[in-house]
Amino acid sequence: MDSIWIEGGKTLEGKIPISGAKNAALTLIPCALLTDEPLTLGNLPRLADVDSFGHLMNELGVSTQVSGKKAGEFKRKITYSGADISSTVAPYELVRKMRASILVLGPMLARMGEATVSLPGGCAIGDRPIDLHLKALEAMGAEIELAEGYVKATAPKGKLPGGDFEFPVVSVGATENAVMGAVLCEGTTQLFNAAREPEIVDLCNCLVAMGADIEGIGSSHLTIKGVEALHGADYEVMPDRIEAGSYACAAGITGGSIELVGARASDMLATTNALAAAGMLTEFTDDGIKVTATEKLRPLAISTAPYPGFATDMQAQFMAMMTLADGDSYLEETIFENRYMHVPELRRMGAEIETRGRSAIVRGVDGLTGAKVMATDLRASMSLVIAGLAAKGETEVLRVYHLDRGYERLEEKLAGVGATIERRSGG
Ligand SMILES: CC(=O)N[C@H]1[C@@H](OP(=O)(O)OP(=O)(O)OC[C@H]2O[C@@H](n3ccc(=O)[nH]c3=O)[C@H](O)[C@@H]2O)O[C@H](CO)[C@@H](O)[C@@H]1O
Ligand SMILES: C=C(OP(=O)(O)O)C(=O)O
Repeated sequence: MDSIWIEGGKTLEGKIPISGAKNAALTLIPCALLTDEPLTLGNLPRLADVDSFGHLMNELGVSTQVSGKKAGEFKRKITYSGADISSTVAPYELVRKMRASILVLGPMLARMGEATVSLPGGCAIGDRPIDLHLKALEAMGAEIELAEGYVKATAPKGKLPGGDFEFPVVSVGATENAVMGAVLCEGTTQLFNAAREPEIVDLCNCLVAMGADIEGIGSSHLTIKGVEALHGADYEVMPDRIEAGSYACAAGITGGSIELVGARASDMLATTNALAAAGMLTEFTDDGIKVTATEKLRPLAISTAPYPGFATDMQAQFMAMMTLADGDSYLEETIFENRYMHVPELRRMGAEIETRGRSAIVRGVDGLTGAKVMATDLRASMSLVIAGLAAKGETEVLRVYHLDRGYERLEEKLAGVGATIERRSGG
């Protein structure tokens, strides 16, 4: 199995191109199920999850055609054509590889009147139930059955009537499924306490480009008037705010300066505010965002929250950066119950971190030392890369498949700003 090998201690300087957002791509791709015309998505990142979603779409009868940039270049354009849906079943073998597969439920139900999707199960960061996805679709008139590890949703009269739903907790995925389920309803759906992450704005904008009628985009109250049919569209995936934030932490921990080319500052103000609070200079340039470490990092107090709060997907990377801050930082993880899996590995590199339930205290130390480490999820793995970039000596991050889900050509991007990093093939 491959690993990422790093010789730490280099100050990172230069420019990193920011890829299309994984979490936007994973909700835009299933939009192709909503129309018999082709949906072309540009700025798609080359990631394992995007490929896995393509395989799932193929399984359902959606054809995929890749065009645009050649191998070795960034950005990819793929046309998804769902003229002939041949199956409404998303099998366990594909869903277990990628939790976001559940996002075919809403659009398939809306277009085909039925959908059977394997229940995704828990994962390293928490239990991650899908009850709210199901409740929102039920409120729109779906009938839901659970059997043998699958959820089967049907629209009794072929089409969903539509209806109102208030989310008791903010859920990105459940909001996405509900929005995609609502766009072809016979009537109007109102979603209250909807998630308003930039990826949901991207989803709504793409659906509007396909002919959907959605009001309140960007707010927590969405009103969706069902339309008869959607048409095809050409749509560009938004830049990845989590990838950009991760490389900003790499600049911070190495005392460097990186311009995040293509990053959109308005999507990630909680991150740039936290970087500024840590003493980093953050400049909004014509090309993106430039982050520069100007002094020893200052400690932070951060609590994760739904957007526009501080993203849970940035918690592990900031924790890694704070291991070298000038004092004690306080972190609180409010979204997922088990998202400190990187802590024992960071400790093995010399970090001083205490956790109690959902809280963590990171006591800044003078230096980290390289080690062989592995993590059980994507952002935890990235936190180990960030620590490894500043650690004395060699770090080897195992289980690279987690990083390949979410970071396009990680080693190439980091080497481009001066890191000594390479992918090594293992046995
Ligand atoms: C592919 C994708 O976009 N993944 C993101 C998405 O995951 P995902 O959509 O799975 O996360 P949610 O926003 O749904 O989860 C938020 C919270 O709601 C709870 N919940 C969720 C659904 C449900 O039916 N019932 C329920 O109780 C979850 O357990 C969690 O505590 O948003 C998360 C929160 O920003 C991010 O960390 C993930 O990177
Ligand atoms: C948790 C994440 O992704 P997923 O929901 O796909 O597991 C993430 O991107 O950090």
